[in-house]
Amino acid sequence: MSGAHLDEWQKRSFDISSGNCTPEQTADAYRAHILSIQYAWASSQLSQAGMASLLRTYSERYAAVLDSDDPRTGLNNYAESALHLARSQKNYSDKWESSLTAESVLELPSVQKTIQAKTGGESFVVAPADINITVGQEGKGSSLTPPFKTVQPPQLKSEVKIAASIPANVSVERPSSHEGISVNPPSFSRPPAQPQSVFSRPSPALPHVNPGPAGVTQHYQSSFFPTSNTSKRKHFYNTDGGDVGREQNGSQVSSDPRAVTTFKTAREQFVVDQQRKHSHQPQRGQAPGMAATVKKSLGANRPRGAFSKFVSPIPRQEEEGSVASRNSNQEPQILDERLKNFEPKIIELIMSEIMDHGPPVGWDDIAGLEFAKTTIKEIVVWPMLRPDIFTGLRGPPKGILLFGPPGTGKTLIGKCIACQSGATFFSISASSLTSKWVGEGEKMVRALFAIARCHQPAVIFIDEIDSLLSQRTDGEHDSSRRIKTEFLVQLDGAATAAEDRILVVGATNRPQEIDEAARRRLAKRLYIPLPEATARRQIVTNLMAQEKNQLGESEVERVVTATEGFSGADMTQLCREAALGPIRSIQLSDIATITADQVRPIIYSDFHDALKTVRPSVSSKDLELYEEWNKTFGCGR
Ligand SMILES: Nc1ncnc2c1ncn2[C@@H]1O[C@H](COP(=O)(O)OP(=O)(O)OP(=O)(O)O)[C@@H](O)[C@H]1O
Ligand SMILES: [Mg+2]
Repeated sequence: MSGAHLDEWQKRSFDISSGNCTPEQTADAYRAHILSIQYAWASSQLSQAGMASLLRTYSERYAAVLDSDDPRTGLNNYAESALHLARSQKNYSDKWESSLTAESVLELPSVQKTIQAKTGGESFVVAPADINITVGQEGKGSSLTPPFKTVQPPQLKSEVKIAASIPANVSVERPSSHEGISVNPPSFSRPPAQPQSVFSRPSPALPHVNPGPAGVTQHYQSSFFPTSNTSKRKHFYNTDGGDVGREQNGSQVSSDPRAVTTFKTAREQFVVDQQRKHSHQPQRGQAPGMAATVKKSLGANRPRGAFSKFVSPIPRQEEEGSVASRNSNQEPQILDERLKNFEPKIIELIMSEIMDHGPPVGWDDIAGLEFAKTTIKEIVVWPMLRPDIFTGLRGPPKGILLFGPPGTGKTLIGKCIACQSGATFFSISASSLTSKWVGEGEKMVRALFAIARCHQPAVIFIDEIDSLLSQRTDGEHDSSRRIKTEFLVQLDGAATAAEDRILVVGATNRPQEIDEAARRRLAKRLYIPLPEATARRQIVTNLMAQEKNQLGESEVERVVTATEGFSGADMTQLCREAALGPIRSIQLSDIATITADQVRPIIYSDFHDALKTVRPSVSSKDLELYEEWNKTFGCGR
């Protein structure tokens, strides 16, 4: 090779080996090497064998650069692109960000040319500054607008055409969840003489979007894909989508977008199918006529954002049949017409949290309290069994108040009603209304009664009702006052609608604090007293039956006599304490190894010891207050 050629060869070799070259530069260098070799051989500066050897070496290296998939060292990543296109997946070029801005896009020669051509020399009625074009950032103006990323100059012509023909506050969306331009011309002033568009000559290739009501954000599907991804650049139309070029009132517009429908990828077809499937379901915040447009089309896997947890009280049409059949033998669920005005969230909360699903309690689990049990059976169970007999004057009261000292079984009775009445049981505590749903308490109360009416016969059990319906005072918080009032209204409503079979059962250990209006509505006020000797005996026998014990009848009797003034809860506590006696007698060293069988039975001395620590929780003074209140307001004998 000549000296000049050698110099050049060396320089190229150095460049290649430095690692600073791009794949294109490396390929060029190798191509130049090959030419040099051929030149040297042709000018007899190289032997045939030398040329062949060098040519093989550099041809291989050149081919390696051409064939490599690695974007840093090779040129063959278009093969990957092709694969990605075939699969309609994102590829590296999707990360490309446009440097276009709202200002610069209008300055593009192609854009200017289009504007000139379309206006036919007329001045552009929309000032460039009045058009808000969002490029390369999250879509604005709608929380549902997808993130827009990529803009390819060749498509901008089309985009700007659409932009100018779209009414105020309309954001343009496209079915791809990744690419697009959002165009919001908020101060777009439409000349009265030209109601359609600043571009008065409609292009046959363009969907023509008529304006919706001013100020209403609508989502139109663009027919263009301004993207670097060529598969996505194809014209994309919604095949059933009159919505693309349809006015909000459903009237067709002049140009038919389907006229230019072309090839669709499988993904695009899938999206179209999805749209068609849900096209009769208007999206929230979307006009009815817009049903098949955007949201569903933005990729099947897109989260639904703020409304993803929204549970519609109205079933989807395709599900309606199955839901209806599921509910036909159950309650009417939330499909009931009467519930349509309530927020689905509240209905859901009541259904899941207020409807009680506790362990079963039988009437025999409640010791003593025979009068209360009989009365409740009379009021709750029998009317449920024979509603035809319990009518008119025999109609059951709509409200019961269980009052008495703490731990006497009021809550237990509530649970028993839940299990035994066969009615739908709603258990609510005042705290759940006042704390959990702050500010929504009265709505909750209203919804609760409405749901109960749909689920008749129903029992609404309100534990600690005093905190909900205590005397109304001037200083109390407004929201709790509203809840109280709503409750009284609803209680009265339940009482006046004779055919409604809703029973409200309230329980309290502070009956004197209950508002007199509420007291009147809870017509049957039952005193739940401390357990008498027989009831205490029953509690001890019931509890001891579940444990290994050696208590004789006389010993049980001694326990019963010693527990005068104990509440049911105190009795339970005493038995628990006594049951620990056998464990306490085990040596500490044995506790790890002893088997359950080796634990000795409970004996009287365990009760004797337990009685030293367990004391009655109700004082005789408190008891007097209950007795007195019972005499004044109670319905017992
Ligand atoms: N009559 C009873 N028969 C059997 N067990 C009882 C009886 N009364 C109370 N108990 C026991 O005491 C526990 C507490 O009873 P419960 O919660 O019903 O009391 P309460 O009257 O609701 O008290 P409070 O007014 O403090 O809410 C029950 O779980 C049960 O174990
Ligand atoms: Mg209770």
